[in-house]
Amino acid sequence: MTNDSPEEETRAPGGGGGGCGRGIGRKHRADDNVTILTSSMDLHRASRSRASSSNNDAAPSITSSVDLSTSSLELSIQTRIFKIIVIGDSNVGKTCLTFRFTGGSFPDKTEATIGVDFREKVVEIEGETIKVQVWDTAGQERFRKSMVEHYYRNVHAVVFVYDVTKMASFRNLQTWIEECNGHRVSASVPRVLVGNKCDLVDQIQVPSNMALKFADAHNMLLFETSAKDPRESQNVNSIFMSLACRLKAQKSLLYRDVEREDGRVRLTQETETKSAPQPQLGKPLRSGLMERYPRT
Ligand SMILES: Nc1nc2c(ncn2[C@@H]2O[C@H](COP(=O)(O)OP(=O)(O)OP(=O)(O)O)[C@@H](O)[C@H]2O)c(=O)[nH]1
Repeated sequence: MTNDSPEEETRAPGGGGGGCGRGIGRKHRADDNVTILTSSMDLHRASRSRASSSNNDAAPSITSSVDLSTSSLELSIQTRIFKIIVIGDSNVGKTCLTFRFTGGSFPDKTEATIGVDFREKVVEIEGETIKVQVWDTAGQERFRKSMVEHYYRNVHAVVFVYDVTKMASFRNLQTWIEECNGHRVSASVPRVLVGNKCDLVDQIQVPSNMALKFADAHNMLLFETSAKDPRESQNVNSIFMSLACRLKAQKSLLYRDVEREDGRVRLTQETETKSAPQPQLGKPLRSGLMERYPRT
């Protein structure tokens, strides 16, 4: 494995992780056992905190000793971080989707992402506090070049986005998948497909059945939604929360035990795999948007 990613199942967990795993991907269900504690971490704050860390990866490999023994340290090192990257053509709405998830709103104005922005949301899933770290990547090639390695490093899940009103953005998904595979992202890293801008009902170019077929062929769940439509807020949440639930059910990621030895705190990365119940393999699912925006 080149990523700190789950090594077992890749599909939606049916019974995995208790209530968390039930109905993954279905409208509203992913949030059944989820509490959002805080949201929308400021990018610069996030960058600073990352820069001050001794290790820049979201999934650092830890085997070190430090002299600190405060409870805050203990708390912070027990919070798992799930790194989810959002990939796709420029202008498909990656930034807006991440805003909707982390901040609960649609930004008035966006500019092309340069390099990467990352936003975080702390959630509670079945009693565990988890930090969902969403990496909003640049769609324009000229803004990606130097950052691509960082996107894929230690990624735990991938969200591929296309614009339902732009067939080209759908066709280009193959290239994005190839780029992802080319960066040694394990096939076991969960991936989902998101068709955004479904509010533009009259301009839709990508038929749902075509997208569903593609998602099926690539072993992904399909969500069709709109970052803009506030009624879709819950479905946008479900995209990320379904992944977080899957990751939680699969394995301990970035979980470090705290062991005290002679007043010192020893950090060790957990290597044991949780014995998650076998997933019920489900068909790729759509968000409920389809029901409200009938497609031809
Ligand atoms: N109608 C509609 N417009 C949207 C939606 N999501 C995003 N947009 C608009 O699409 C444009 C591009 O959105 P962004 O989120 O910046 O796109 P991006 O994929 O992050 O683009 P890059 O940063 O260049 O990769 C903006 O004008 C948004 O307002 C949506 O769900 N519906």
